[in-house]
Amino acid sequence: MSSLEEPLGLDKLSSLSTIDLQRFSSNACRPRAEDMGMGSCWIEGRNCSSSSNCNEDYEGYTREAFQWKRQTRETSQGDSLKRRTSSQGRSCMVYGSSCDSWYSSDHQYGFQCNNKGARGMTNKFLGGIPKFVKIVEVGPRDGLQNEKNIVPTAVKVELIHRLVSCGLPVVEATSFVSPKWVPQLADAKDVMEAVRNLEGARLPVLTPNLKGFEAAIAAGAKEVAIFASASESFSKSNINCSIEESLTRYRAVSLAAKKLSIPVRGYVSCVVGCPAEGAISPSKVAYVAKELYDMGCFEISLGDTIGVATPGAIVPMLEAVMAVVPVEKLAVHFHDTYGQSLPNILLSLQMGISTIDCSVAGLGGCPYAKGASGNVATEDVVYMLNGLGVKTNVDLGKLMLVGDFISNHLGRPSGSKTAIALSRVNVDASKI
Ligand SMILES: CC(C)(COP(=O)([O-])OP(=O)([O-])OC[C@H]1O[C@@H](n2cnc3c(N)ncnc32)[C@H](O)[C@@H]1OP(=O)([O-])[O-])[C@@H](O)C(=O)NCCC(=O)NCCSC(=O)C[C@@](C)(O)CC(=O)[O-]
Repeated sequence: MSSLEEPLGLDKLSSLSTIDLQRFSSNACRPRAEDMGMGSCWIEGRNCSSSSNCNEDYEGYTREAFQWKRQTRETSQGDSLKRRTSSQGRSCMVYGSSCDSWYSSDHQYGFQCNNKGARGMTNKFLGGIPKFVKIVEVGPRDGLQNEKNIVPTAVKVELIHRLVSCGLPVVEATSFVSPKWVPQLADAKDVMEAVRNLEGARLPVLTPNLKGFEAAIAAGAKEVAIFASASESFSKSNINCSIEESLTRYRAVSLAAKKLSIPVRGYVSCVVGCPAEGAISPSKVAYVAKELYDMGCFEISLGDTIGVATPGAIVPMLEAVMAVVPVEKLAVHFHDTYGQSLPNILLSLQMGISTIDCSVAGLGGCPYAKGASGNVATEDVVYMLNGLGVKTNVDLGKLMLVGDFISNHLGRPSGSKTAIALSRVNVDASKI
């Protein structure tokens, strides 16, 4: 099941007025405006298995959408949902005829606008963002490395299984770091051994040195990540060595990985600010990113470790890094301390980044970055990307259930605003 309707009982709702529920489904497809000969109008919401299938019969869908508009307005509140859903078949939504909001089958809310200027603005601001975004789920590693109470191995393993079943292409599983430094992940070997044959996603692990790399490979890891910092102070507090020393260690890890054909991802921490040093200059970030790239990292994730970045700081940092590392090799990794992650992600997408790190239920934080909050919640990122018509292949309904699973285990509410809002919708639905 790929839609939210079943798990959340959204099919029972008749009184929603503001939420575009179809967007929750990762299967919503959106033909390109130019293919449709409609200027920048587009149709959203028809389910299809591949993008090529989305190119059929636009005219028919357009007509159908308008019929729906008339139908739903004529329907009275009481038994409206039954009538709406009974004649669904295809659900679609047309943007671009008159400025008005409306409701279609599949509980979908939309907005239409005939204003040429507004359509031009949409293209201007959103036209350049990638059509597909790779989500790198870091919950089991970054999410759990800072938990006060150590999470049992079986729960971690279950979490990874559930995350993979949501369609996430990469799930960072654990870290082979010193158990004295990060006792929360002291069971890395057991976790990795339990998931090593899991199919459907890549399961990288953090390795701070050759010792960690060798242990990771012995436990079955097929991909590793190394993590340097753009801040000298943070490097010392996090991995007990200078930036240059860390790069020397990582060259050894990269070389060993190359011999075994193991892909290596690189992280740069503190790309905007450091808890000890304050602002970090973009040139330092670019330097470390380029070093990691040159030693063979296939992707460089730029981490706002303490979550202080705003879009104003992200632009010069990304510009500096993009001058030395190709944009398609970059990922962004935001912690949500100041609630800036989504605007930062949107801006990163506009600048051409198409890989985003995030953590289910907004879990996370670094033990060596006091005050830093969790990563941006995966649910919130997927919700935003669905709304932008960007494909991720992640099933938001299933993801929310995974968020419930781990939040219940940790005994606290989810850090995802999307998850909280949608569970309220669910509670309201049960009162209808
Ligand atoms: C890097 C070290 C290991 C250096 O730690 P150290 O103490 O300097 O290392 P050492 O070489 O002197 O060894 C000390 C002890 O650690 C052992 N040791 C040494 N290496 C390992 C290993 N790989 N696995 C297991 N044990 C290890 C080693 O065998 C020895 O054991 P002893 O002889 O005392 O019994 C340590 O500082 C460490 O583990 N740090 C952990 C850092 C960490 O995990 N931080 C959080 C992740 S980074 C992050 O969150 C940022 C990121 C990536 O998410 C991006 C962002 O948010 O911006």
